Amino acid sequence: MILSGKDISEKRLESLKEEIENSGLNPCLATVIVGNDPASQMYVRMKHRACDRVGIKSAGVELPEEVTTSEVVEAVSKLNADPSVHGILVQLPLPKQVDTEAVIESVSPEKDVDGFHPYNIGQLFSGRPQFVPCTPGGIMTLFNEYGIELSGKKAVVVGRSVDVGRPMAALLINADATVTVCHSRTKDLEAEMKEADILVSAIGKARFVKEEMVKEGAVVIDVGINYDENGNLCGDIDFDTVSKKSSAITPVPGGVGPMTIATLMENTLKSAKYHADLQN
Ligand SMILES: Nc1nc2c(c(=O)[nH]1)N[C@@H](CN(C=O)c1ccc(C(=O)N[C@@H](CCC(=O)O)C(=O)O)cc1)CN2
Repeated sequence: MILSGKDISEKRLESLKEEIENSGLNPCLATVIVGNDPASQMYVRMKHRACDRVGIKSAGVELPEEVTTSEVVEAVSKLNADPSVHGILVQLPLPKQVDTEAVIESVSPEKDVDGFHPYNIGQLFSGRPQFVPCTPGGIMTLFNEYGIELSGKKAVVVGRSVDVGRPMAALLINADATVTVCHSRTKDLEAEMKEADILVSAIGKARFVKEEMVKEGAVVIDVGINYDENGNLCGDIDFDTVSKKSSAITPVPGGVGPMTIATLMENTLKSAKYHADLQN
């Protein structure tokens, strides 16, 4: 079975559009982008396009590559103070001279639609998630939409980043899976992966995961965004061989990526509802 993030995100965006139309709310997402990285620019454009599609107002702040941490924090603070803005997103990665943690912590937890603020990460790890990071949140939606059972399953997450690996592990724990997180210092990565009923790969190496590393019938989720030697976009998983052995698998493109954007739209509406409730 192919887990189509493209199809599910389309479906979710359509229902979100209808919900926003009927809500009487005017949700607004503000994006902050630093520098000229083409991939980051493309992702921000995709986010603004999704906003247009579902009826979320969007505004963009663009800062030069050589900006300082305090200049980024100042831009975020203005958005925190703006009552018409419900969601704030700082596109990552940031240039080397900018303290990413300080910037993430400067976003008001109540507008943190990326779910990266330590408050929201803490809530997630306490089993009371508020804003959930969009990539792992989108993966959970895929599991749900395709009826993939997680309770009691052995899940292996490869990658321990704050934006994907760690929150993914927390979400799987919250869904009663037994979770192992692997990383660059894991002793026998292949042996760990072979045990997985649910394998989530956020390694960042083109087609690294081969058929022999995956258990027969596993559910395989590919978070990788890589380019092969011919410049073609591909994931961490060698899709052609692994798809024959797995029971369900996400493609790249068209798998996890579109779910990231759909979840961001859902988080922004959630924030707009929260702020409207505060006023009533
Ligand atoms: N502030 C954030 N920064 C980053 C995040 C994030 O969630 N918040 N995630 C990634 C990039 N990202 C969104 O920002 C993202 C990556 C990929 C896709 C996507 O839909 N990809 C398509 C393929 C697009 C292509 O042609 O290259 C797909 O997989 O089908 C969406 C969002 C890092 N930064």
